[in-house]
Amino acid sequence: MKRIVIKVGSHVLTENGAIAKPRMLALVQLIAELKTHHYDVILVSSGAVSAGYTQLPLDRSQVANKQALAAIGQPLLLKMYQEKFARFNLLCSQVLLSADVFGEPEHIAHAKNAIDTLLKNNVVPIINENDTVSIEELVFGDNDRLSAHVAHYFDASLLVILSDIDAFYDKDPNKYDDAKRRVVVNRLAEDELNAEHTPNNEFATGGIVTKLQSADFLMKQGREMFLASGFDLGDVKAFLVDGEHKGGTLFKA
Ligand SMILES: Nc1ncnc2c1ncn2[C@@H]1O[C@H](COP(=O)(O)OP(=O)(O)O)[C@@H](O)[C@H]1O
Ligand SMILES: N[C@@H](CCC(=O)OP(=O)(O)O)C(=O)O
Repeated sequence: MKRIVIKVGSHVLTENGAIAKPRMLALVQLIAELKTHHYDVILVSSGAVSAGYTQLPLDRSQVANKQALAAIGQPLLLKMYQEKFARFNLLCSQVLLSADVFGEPEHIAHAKNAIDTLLKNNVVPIINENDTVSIEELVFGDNDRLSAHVAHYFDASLLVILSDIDAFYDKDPNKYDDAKRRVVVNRLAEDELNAEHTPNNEFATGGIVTKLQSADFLMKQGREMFLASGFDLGDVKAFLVDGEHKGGTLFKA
């Protein structure tokens, strides 16, 4: 079995202020299919804050409100995932992590044991940041870097980031029509890793920079990252199931 991590961002999971159920179903269907192709999949899913906001529109600029929204939204998000995975006779599970876990070898070992046991029993782990306990100084905030840590510390060879953008370009394709797709990236320059954050959606926090930082971290650990569209799963499916690199960007040192 090849262990991979798939990360899906808030924008992909949100449509007109609600959780985009057809997109969630397409993702769950892909994971079910990957499991028949000898992949063990860990899912890192954002969307707790946006799911909470569908029930109670608190001001998201306040940290405490965001934490409250995550507390409201996370069980709703998991309920939706449970319903969808059940259609494919799969169990899923919730693992909430915070940045400080990755600073404590003992905590990492415990979390890895739990993840290993879930995967051994054919259960899909669904990870999110534990937003209500994550204090400001020790918070990932975006799930891009969290998923890179998950891939590294829980021993996945590949992280797949499903984004609102279908690849990494030489400049922001939402601003420049002549932006060109980077097909394979072997290394990233300092200025690319320190650029301004540019999320493309009110619920997203990372932007392209946190994705590049994740790719850089993983490449330095000898692991790979694939960035592809979460709106249309054709490219990621071709890459993982058929071994064809049609769209998307592969980060590989
Ligand atoms: N060079 C680039 N290549 C691709 N996307 C870029 C680039 N520069 C800026 N971006 C922006 O980053 C956005 C992706 O980040 P974000 O909105 O946080 O996604 P997600 O919610 O999927 O995590 C794109 O929609 C795009 O507008
Ligand atoms: N933990 C947060 C994720 C925050 C977030 O916006 O992440 P992302 O869309 O990956 O930039 C949530 O579930 O809402």
